[in-house]
Amino acid sequence: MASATFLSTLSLANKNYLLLTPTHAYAKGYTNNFRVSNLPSIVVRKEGSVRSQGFVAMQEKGGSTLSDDSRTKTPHVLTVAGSDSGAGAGIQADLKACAARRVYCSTVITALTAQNTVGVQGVSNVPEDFVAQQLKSVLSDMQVDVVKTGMLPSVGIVKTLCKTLREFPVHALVVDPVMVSTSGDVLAGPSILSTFLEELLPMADIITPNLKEASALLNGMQLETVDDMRSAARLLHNMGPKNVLVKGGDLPDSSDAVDILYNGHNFYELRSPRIRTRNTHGTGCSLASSIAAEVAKGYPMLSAVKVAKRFVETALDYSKEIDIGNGPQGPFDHLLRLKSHSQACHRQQTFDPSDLFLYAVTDSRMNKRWGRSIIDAVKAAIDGGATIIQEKDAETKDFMESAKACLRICHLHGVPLLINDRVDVAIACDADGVHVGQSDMPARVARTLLGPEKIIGVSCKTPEQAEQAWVDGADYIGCGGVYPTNTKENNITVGLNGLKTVCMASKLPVVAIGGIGVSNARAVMEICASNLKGVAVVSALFDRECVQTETRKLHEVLLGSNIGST
Ligand SMILES: Nc1ncnc2c1ncn2[C@@H]1O[C@H](COP(=O)(O)OP(=O)(O)OP(=O)(O)O)[C@@H](O)[C@H]1O
Ligand SMILES: Cc1ncc(CO)c(N)n1
Ligand SMILES: [Mg+2]
Repeated sequence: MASATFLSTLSLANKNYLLLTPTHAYAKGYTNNFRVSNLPSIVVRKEGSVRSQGFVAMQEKGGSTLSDDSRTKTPHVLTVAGSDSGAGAGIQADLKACAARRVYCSTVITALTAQNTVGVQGVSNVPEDFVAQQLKSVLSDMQVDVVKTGMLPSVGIVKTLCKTLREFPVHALVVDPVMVSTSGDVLAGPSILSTFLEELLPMADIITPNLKEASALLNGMQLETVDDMRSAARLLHNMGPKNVLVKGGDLPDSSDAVDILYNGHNFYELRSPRIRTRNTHGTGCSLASSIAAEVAKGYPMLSAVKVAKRFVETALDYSKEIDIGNGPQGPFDHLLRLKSHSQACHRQQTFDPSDLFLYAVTDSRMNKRWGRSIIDAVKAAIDGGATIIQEKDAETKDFMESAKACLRICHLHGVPLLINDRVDVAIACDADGVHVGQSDMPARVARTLLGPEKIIGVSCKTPEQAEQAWVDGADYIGCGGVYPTNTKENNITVGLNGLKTVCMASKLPVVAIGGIGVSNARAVMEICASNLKGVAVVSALFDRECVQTETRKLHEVLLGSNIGST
């Protein structure tokens, strides 16, 4: 029997159905698995399906019983829009916004624009029947939740879209009535206005005009104040869309970015600080796509609009210094990644196991005891020959500050810096990676958060843990404690035998840790496992008067032991 909480079953035309509340069905992702659409008005699309006031009817698949886990629904937005060769707006912005908001996005292209940060140099419309063909390809096969429209450059294309949407109804329609680019170039002429008003707007769950577009839809009405925006929202709502969002990105003399949302009952004045930046090309497309993405996830409209606006604000703020193109309005970075990439340009290309040779793990308590700053400690270790640094144990704010300072020193010398345990700190300061223990965040989750290029190390005491680290996408494992140590309380000692067993089983390079210093490093390396690449040390370097001297001594011992050369 299905594990879903359903209200009752019924049989129609020899087919079994389960009745669920719309919210439940949607939350469970059944709406598309079972080709139920247009929630919450509950229209079931497929032949043999039922209409049921207040409930969703679902056909059991293949006569077998339903399972909650039968398929997980991926939220899906279809954007019907124009291509922007500069990739700041249009289809390209929609794809990036949906990716950033973690929603799948398919694309029906209505026009190609030759466009950059200066303006639009050319437009070539896609033939109407080919727009129809693209729409059919996507909608007949994929379970689209929300359709979002952008540039619809001809009456024929608007009509084709409306016709297709009647044939393939979706959960929601977000209409960004794109007409003029910020550079002033016309993307859809006044000839489409009447079709927009008569056919498309009444089907929309939300329309998102900017000031110019709202004015054009309202016969040239002047819009200069927030009160004007409210009046415009009310008038546009009369034309049939369920919600109207009048965007005030271009509102003159406003220190805030103010948008007005009207749902026919209430007005919401949505304010965010205006970000001082030239990189605002594509804000409108991105906002509409993000709204569509949130609605596709199942959120109500007000919440979708708020999250989308906050997303645009965050991305604009992050992208302030991005420098692309010579025109007046540049693109922004939806994925919040470009800046950190440029910061990380001194990073070594990929993880090199030989970096594990002399692995220095700093300890804030030891540094305090010896009256030195972490930065001085790291400098001294690198001067002494440390090949990789791990920073650990500090309050978050200090951790951030010191990690950033250490990162500069490390990168200057081509030495990677890893952060102990704290994936959030590693991300925030763009460190080279993390080292996690068995009780920290799983390496697979850390990998998802950090991306493919960062270094991830995992502490392992057993062959099983080493195998799991490999499966989870780690780069190396740390194995120990090899010898008893005071640095880590209650740490089980695995000994040289334990180290050897783990090395033999590990598909990943290994660094040995725990009670290792100048006197015993050689013995550790002499277990002669080819994947044992070095030793990690804390107190042998940092609980000493001169970090540089101790590091140098250890470096010499390790060189003498021919580590990892077999
Ligand atoms: N400088 C800014 N700082 C913060 N938010 C902004 C800024 N500029 C625009 N916004 C917000 O971005 C969203 C898009 O609004 P805008 O009025 O710019 O749309 P648009 O003119 O259609 O954009 P475009 O045509 O460039 O894609 C709105 O929520 C608006 O408030
Ligand atoms: C293709 C395209 N769509 C929308 C806009 C509006 O920003 C633009 N400039 N270009
Ligand atoms: Mg716009």
